[in-house]
Amino acid sequence: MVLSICPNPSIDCYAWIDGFNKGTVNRFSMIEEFPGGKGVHVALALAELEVDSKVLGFWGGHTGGWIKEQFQSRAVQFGGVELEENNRRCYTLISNNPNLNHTELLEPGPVITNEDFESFLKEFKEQSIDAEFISMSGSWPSKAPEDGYRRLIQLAKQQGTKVILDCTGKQLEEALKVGFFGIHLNHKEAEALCGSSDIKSLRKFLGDKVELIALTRGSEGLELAYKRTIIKAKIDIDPAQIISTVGSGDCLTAGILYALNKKLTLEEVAAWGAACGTANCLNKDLGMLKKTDVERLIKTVKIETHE
Ligand SMILES: O=P(O)(O)OC[C@@]1(O)O[C@H](CO)[C@@H](O)[C@@H]1O
Repeated sequence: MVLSICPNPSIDCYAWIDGFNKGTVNRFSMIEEFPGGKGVHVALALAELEVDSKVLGFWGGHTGGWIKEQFQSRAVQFGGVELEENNRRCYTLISNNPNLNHTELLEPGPVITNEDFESFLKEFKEQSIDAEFISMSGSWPSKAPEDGYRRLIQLAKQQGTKVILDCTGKQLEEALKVGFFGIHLNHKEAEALCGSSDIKSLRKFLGDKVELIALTRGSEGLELAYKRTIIKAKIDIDPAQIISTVGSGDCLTAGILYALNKKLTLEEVAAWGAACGTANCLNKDLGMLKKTDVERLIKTVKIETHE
């Protein structure tokens, strides 16, 4: 079983807007809503790939209720803690204005009290016993404990479960103090962490804290480092086919987890990651992928292995 942790779920919205005039009223012309938050995307992709999986999160108010209804209609298993305050909304602007198009606006998310956090730790402990891998992705609501991921990782390590982490800032800094199995960063996040987006520099910086490094470079694909091996995986698609890249990193994490869980080779892990990340870009549903696209794309992955 693969567990996906989503501390800050959202309703992700495509928001159509013609232009933006400062200091006055601006109206969206249309909104389309999707279940979101990085860990939610990972869980949706794993369910689409028919992996035995479950998402644990903090579900708040009527927005949280709506996200859970989406899980029910897609046969995604979920658990976690109920909050009174609503989960956030995240907006991706869609506009003919290239300066606005694909701009993201993210709410901070609801308050998580110490009591909520302790209840989450308790459920995490129970659920993670059955997990082979745990994915932990995305931000925490702004007032949540800054060492949230570190404390979950410590529990997972006590149970011998491998964690793949995709986060930034203080949460990442805290998590690195204890180390964990795998990390997923994009090139900008790598640069912010260690001053370089070069995979070898990142590997050197992380040292023995992390075993598997997935570094993504947008259309330039994925670099996967494990021990002394570095694998590059890339899929060439016509840029005109790309609907949105929001959630591609999350789908890529799900592809990596799919392959690791099936005990595939390192090359196959990279190929599944690249195929799932790319499949998301072709899908009109924000942050989601279709298994049929993944199965088609996986045959087109270009792999380079460097020792
Ligand atoms: O605030 P976070 O959790 O870091 O990122 C949130 C977010 O940008 O990530 C997902 C796409 O990866 C979207 O669901 C959401 O809009």
